[in-house]
Amino acid sequence: MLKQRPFLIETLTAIGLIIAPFVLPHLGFAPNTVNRILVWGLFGLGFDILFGFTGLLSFGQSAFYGTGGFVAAYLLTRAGFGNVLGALVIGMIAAAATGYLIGLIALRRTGIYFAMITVAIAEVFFFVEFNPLSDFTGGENGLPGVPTPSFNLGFTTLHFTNGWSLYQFIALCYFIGVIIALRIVRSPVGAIFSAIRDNPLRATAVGHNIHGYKLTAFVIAAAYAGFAGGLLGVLQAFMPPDAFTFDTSGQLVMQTAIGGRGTLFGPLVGATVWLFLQDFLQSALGLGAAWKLVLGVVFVLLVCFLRGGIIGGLADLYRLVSGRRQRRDTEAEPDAETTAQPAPAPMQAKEVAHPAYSGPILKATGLTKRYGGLVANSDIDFSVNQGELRGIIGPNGAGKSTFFKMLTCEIAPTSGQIVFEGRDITGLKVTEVCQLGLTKSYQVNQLFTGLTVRENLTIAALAELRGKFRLDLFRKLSSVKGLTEQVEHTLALVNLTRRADTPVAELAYGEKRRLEIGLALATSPRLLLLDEPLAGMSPRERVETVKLLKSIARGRTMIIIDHDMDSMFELVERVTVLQEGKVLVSGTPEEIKTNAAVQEAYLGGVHGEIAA
Ligand SMILES: Nc1ncnc2c1ncn2[C@@H]1O[C@H](COP(=O)(O)OP(=O)(O)OP(=O)(O)O)[C@@H](O)[C@H]1O
Repeated sequence: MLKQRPFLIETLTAIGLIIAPFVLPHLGFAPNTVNRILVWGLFGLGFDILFGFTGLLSFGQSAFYGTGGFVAAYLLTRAGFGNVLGALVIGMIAAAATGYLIGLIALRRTGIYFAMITVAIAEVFFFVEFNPLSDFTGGENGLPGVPTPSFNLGFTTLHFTNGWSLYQFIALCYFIGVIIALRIVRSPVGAIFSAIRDNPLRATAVGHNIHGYKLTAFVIAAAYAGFAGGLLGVLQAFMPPDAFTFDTSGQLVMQTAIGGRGTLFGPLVGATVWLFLQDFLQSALGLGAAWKLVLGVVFVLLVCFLRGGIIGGLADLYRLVSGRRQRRDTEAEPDAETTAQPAPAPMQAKEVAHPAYSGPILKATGLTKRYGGLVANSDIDFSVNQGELRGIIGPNGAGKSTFFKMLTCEIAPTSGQIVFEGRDITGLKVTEVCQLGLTKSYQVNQLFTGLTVRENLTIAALAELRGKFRLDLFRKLSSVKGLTEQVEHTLALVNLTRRADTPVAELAYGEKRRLEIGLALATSPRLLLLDEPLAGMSPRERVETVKLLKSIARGRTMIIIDHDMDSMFELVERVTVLQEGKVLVSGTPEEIKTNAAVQEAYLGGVHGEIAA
């Protein structure tokens, strides 16, 4: 997520665009090159939202670039449409609509399969443009005669014909593109894009409809591509057929990698390097087609040594320098650390009980899960009352995690029924169940690793406050009602207030485990499932976390799986023991401790540590 410094980036962009015509010619940039850079930069704004922010690598953006470009060019050259800006907007809408339809198909798959589908679809578009639609697109001749824009203001008419004059129009379009893109990435939707990039599984589990958000990013990228495609036709007074080629898509990906993904300006910087090298090496050094050899070497070096691209490299350098400065300041003022206040006592839980329901909060009947011939859970009957603290124990492989996964609808049971607050939730999706108020923390941390602690909790809280899908693309994150309070409340609950702005990668293991619990808590669940919250912790961390869990438990209904018997017996009111996928026995901690069958189950297995 971009830092919220109001209007700083917008102002710097405006200044850069205003001074560019005065500075760039002295650096050897022709106006036409600058205009082409801006068109690629605009194309890249949408692509970076898709790839850099949402983590969806598409190799098919040429399909939308070409669609927008040819629709606009056709309107202006063959359909007698005189309004250039209007044609560009119609081209953009056509590309966005195409993006929506393609997205519905391509987003059914992830990773390399998604990328391959986008390649295939772009190839289909290329073929269609050259063959069945050649009457409209001009086939291999393209569409010549695309006019430049002019605006009649009544008292005068503004013409943007070529060179620096056309630059003004393209620069204005780019600037508006930047403003819109910044609004999007700073909105709740933008925050969820980053969550999907970092951990789609968890983004789903905290209650977001990630398919809807991915489709949104796809359509946004297509819209930017469509507008940029139209501008290309205006810039060249000709819509070239090669807009649809794989080269176009590949060039966009490479430019974004060179400049830096997830920065919005990376594609612009990448395009600058690309086009400058192209002009310089081809014309000034006379390398002809061999210029791509040099570009290839530059690309490999950049990707190997600057994994975040040029902007990422500069940002790392800035962080290094400012980090050193901060350390110097801290050394000069040791009191700042030592006089810090002790961590605040964890806050109590919010009142989260369901107002209208009084029966068992959860009831599972005959729950069975088979993996081929292996029965992970067999015919489990299980019920938990409102406000109860239940423990589940059992030897390794007893089926505890599988049982949790079924309760949260992460996996579907082979047979059986799950009723939550009187409602049959069997067969629902994990997102829907989380929205209903049932979620879990994971045995293995599932965090948004590229974000800070606060940003992690923000993602989870947004799911509860906004529902599973909402298109508030231009809303400020800070204006979501109750968000700040909910995040601060959860930070205090899991004792991470002082680490709020720390990136996840810099947290200690125990802190990560607490954040893992915090992610579940931030969705304000009415039933919270904790899968081995103490796993991997040192004895000291366990004592602290048990204290924390006790404070979280007040006013909540929780089910906890753990292997640490002493902590479990201290924490919970009742314990259910699973063995070989079945319920062995349920009872109070005292009953379980002295139960002969439980002793046998543990002493016969790998665990011999059950407290006597
Ligand atoms: N996706 C899967 N495919 C096949 N078998 C699975 C799958 N998930 C779990 N199992 C099997 O189901 C059984 C129960 O596994 P589960 O992870 O639920 O046990 P557990 O009690 O949580 O164990 P642990 O305490 O070690 O976490 C194991 O034999 C496991 O190998």
